[in-house]
Amino acid sequence: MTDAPHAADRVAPPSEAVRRQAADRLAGLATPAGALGRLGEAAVWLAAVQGHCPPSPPSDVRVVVFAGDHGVTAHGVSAYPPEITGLMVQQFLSGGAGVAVLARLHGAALRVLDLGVDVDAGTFPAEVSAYKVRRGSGAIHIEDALTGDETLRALAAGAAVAAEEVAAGADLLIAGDMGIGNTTPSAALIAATLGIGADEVTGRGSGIDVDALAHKQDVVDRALERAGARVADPVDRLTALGSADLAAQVGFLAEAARLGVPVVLDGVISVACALVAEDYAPGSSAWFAAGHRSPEPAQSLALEKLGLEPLLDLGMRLGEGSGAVAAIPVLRSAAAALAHVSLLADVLGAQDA
Ligand SMILES: O=C(O)c1ccc[n+]([C@@H]2O[C@H](COP(=O)([O-])O)[C@@H](O)[C@H]2O)c1
Ligand SMILES: Cc1cc2nc[nH]c2cc1C
Repeated sequence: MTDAPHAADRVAPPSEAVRRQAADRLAGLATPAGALGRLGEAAVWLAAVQGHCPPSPPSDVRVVVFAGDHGVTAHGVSAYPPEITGLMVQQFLSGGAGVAVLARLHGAALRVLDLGVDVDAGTFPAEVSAYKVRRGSGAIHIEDALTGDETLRALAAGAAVAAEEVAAGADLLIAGDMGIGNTTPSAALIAATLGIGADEVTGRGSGIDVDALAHKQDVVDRALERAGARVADPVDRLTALGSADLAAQVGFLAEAARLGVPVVLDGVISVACALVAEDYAPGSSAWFAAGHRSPEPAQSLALEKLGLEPLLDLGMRLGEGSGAVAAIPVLRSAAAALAHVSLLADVLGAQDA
């Protein structure tokens, strides 16, 4: 076991009193009971995490994309070559990446960080590589992803970034990912956390065929076998099976929760990190909402464990935080509905008057 900065205390929960106030208001709206469905549930969650009812539509949404490469990509687990990771980092900067387009549309700020891209630190602007931990993370079926020290540095980097975004005014955070091969460590982290097998968690990622899927499952299986009992500890789990970019996301999510700022989760990478964050900083997941459902089987299993139901189910598997950003207007709609839909008592009262 590493002497990690284990989250000492349970993360303080969102306001239960405001949650109840919001649930009561929802029940009193001029709609049939439950007619707002998950929009209503999202509004109640938003009120509780904001600490006031009715909730406000999130107005300072910040997306941070954690980029990194993964040693497993040299072993036939992805449909794309690892060079795409660095090229896409440039696309986040120039505004052509999918999440960049959606973030612009919905007025969200976008920041990309190179935690572990397999390029020299000088490849990107200095602020992009300010938290770089290493060039590429280990191929998890044959070696640890990171050293214990690198895991701690990545966790601390993610926490520092969350604190920066909160200090700058964020009222909603999103962690995105960019990394060819990253659905393999994500699946391994989810399997290790849930105590289930590679056959249940391994998916087609960026679009591999049936043969590659069988091979990827074997890679995940070997990674789990190699890591053994060390996976009981969330920090050691990241060292064995994660990566610099995923460990940083865990630190980011846990710190956002500790600071009491809500987070919308994205696809399988984001949800894998949220699952580990819940172990690392128990109580964190009360601050998380699920933006969308990914076709990756591991994401649904992890969401179920976290008790989260996705807002959207569009078959998206882009990553980058894109599914979470697509859910921003849904959350804004939820806040507006709870704030501005008439109360049924007032409607009935108007009839009597
Ligand atoms: O978000 C998801 O659920 C998701 C599912 C499949 C693929 N991705 C994205 O595709 C890349 C990883 O896919 P792969 O097949 O290379 O592991 C990575 O950059 C992710 O952002 C993302
Ligand atoms: C082009 C491309 C863009 C991506 N964005 C997130 N993952 C990705 C994977 C590929 C291959």
